[in-house]
Amino acid sequence: MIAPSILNINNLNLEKDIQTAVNAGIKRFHIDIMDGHFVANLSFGPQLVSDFKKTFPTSEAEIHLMSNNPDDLVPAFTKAGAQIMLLHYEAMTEEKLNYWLDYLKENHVKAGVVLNPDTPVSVLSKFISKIDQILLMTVFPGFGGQKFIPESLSRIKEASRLVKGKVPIEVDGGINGQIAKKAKDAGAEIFVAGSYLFCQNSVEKQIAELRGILQ
Ligand SMILES: O=C(CO)[C@H](O)[C@H](O)COP(=O)(O)O
Ligand SMILES: [Co+2]
Repeated sequence: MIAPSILNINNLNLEKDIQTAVNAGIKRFHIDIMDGHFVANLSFGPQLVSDFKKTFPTSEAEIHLMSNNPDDLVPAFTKAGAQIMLLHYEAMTEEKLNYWLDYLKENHVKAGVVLNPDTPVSVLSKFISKIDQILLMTVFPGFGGQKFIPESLSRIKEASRLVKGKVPIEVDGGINGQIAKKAKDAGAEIFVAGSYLFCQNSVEKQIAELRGILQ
């Protein structure tokens, strides 16, 4: 599955570019939430998610929460209409992470754990039984348009051995056609791509190209 990241879309073109992706058959969008604290950048708030759900009711909103303020933001984005929420292991204590994963389950929001490129993959074993998805960062979070970290391929293989097909592995950061193919061969099943899809000449052409490579 391809889950386009809307982070690097010109904000004044969000509706147009998302509609183009929907017309091309995209079912899920990856919405990067950056709080200016856990990461140095700022991006979207809950209103963007509720506006997204009003305009694109049949598209899935996947929230990549880059914030160490889950107490305010997990409920806020749940209320805004998030359908999948991915929480960073590094952003809170394991106790808090367990608490918010349980909260998401109770609120019928699919839940996942995100790991930065320098967090041991082995920590996932504590959460596999209670999550719907894993997100492995293949760049350090904070900005779109960065270069894929090559060592990520062995991390994908390690995660794949650990989850044994029970939970899908998603990858995020610097994904293009060539890299997506390598990540797929290593065991990734969901591919976030931002600048590769939205910062070239044609969104349709880029989606078709990535889909063709992943088939
Ligand atoms: O989480 C992110 C950055 O922190 C983004 O999802 C990611 O960087 C996507 O953008 P690109 O495909 O341009 O790397
Ligand atoms: Co992301």
